[in-house]
Amino acid sequence: MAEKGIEIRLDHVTKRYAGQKAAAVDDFSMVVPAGQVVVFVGPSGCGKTTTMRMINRLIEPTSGTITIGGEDALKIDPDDLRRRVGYAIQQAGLFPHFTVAQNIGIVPGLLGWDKKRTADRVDEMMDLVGLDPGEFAGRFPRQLSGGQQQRVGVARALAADPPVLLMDEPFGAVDPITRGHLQDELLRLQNELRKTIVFVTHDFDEAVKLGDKIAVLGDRSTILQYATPDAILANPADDTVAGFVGAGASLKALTLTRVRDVELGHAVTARADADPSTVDLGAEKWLLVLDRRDRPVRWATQNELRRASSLASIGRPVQDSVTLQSTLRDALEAMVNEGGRAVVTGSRGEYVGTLDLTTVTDVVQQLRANS
Ligand SMILES: Nc1ncnc2c1ncn2[C@@H]1O[C@H](COP(=O)(O)OP(=O)(O)OP(=O)(O)O)[C@@H](O)[C@H]1O
Repeated sequence: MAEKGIEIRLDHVTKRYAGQKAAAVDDFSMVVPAGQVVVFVGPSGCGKTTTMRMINRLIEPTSGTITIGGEDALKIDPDDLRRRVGYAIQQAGLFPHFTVAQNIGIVPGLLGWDKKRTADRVDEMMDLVGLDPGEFAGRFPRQLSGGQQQRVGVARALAADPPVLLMDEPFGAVDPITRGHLQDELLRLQNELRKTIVFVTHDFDEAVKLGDKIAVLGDRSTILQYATPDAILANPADDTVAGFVGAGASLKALTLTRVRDVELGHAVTARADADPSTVDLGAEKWLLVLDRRDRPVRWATQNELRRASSLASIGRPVQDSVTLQSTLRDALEAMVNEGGRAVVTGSRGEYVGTLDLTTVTDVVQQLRANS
């Protein structure tokens, strides 16, 4: 059983770097509730990293107190703090001359776990983040893609089963598609693990997708607004927050709605091995061809169907699809890629329905009306 998250409390915390006139973090107070994801978002240099690093004491506060699970962080023994607080950073921060397994085993090693327990834990963590131990355990970081390195970084942060996880732009250095996948995986993991996570980003979309709560920070880590993503989207506290949310607020609100929450439409479907002459499209313009396991494979028009002797290679391939867990924003992207309806698939990749642009625009209008 994984250890669940505990509350973090920062009370009047200030950090003044030596030789700097202005404080980097000025009188910061916040409660991060147990088991939730709180995202710090704000412009470069506003103090996000400094604030986060004071929680695991990589940076010492000038004044103020921080408690982790009710205990004063300054009084927790360093080994114990390392066990309680996992840390993942941009570009994974892996040791280049250590293998993947050695990187993941660092904190357990420092904590004096025996070889067998560490090795078992490394395997378990690799499975958890979707890396096959047989294939990847012995590789060096340079032999991994950026996304795989980030997965190792997350596995390393989780290795000692800490109740608290600090993540400083952990997905900042990967392409947008890999980034989307890593975010989905983190949500899946968090669903299972319920850690307390403080996550730093300057991408507001990422904050909306991942955060139970978002803290929008201004200069010197001033809290401009600390609320749920939908509250911030609906009622930005001031002009600065509104500017950060951006003119695309309705579009961003689509990130809050999942495909499973809206009504799906249906295409006419037929298995690829069916006889084309038995397929009746009625008033529909398009036929969706499924493979033997009901996975969507091709779209064909009325005309293509009429001329076809087989459905196996008719029309054009389905380029992009979404799942029930995808956001409406992902669905919108799939529609753009497909040039029409998005195909929705279930957990085994099987066809479950379609989503069209009208549904998406209806949701935008509803969200606007409610805000
Ligand atoms: N070691 C240091 N010594 C002096 N000043 C520092 C030090 N580290 C950070 N600062 C300053 O403190 C302020 C906050 O920096 P911090 O790295 O916390 O910001 P950030 O919001 O995380 O920025 P970014 O998004 O660019 O990573 C900045 O003005 C920075 O120049």
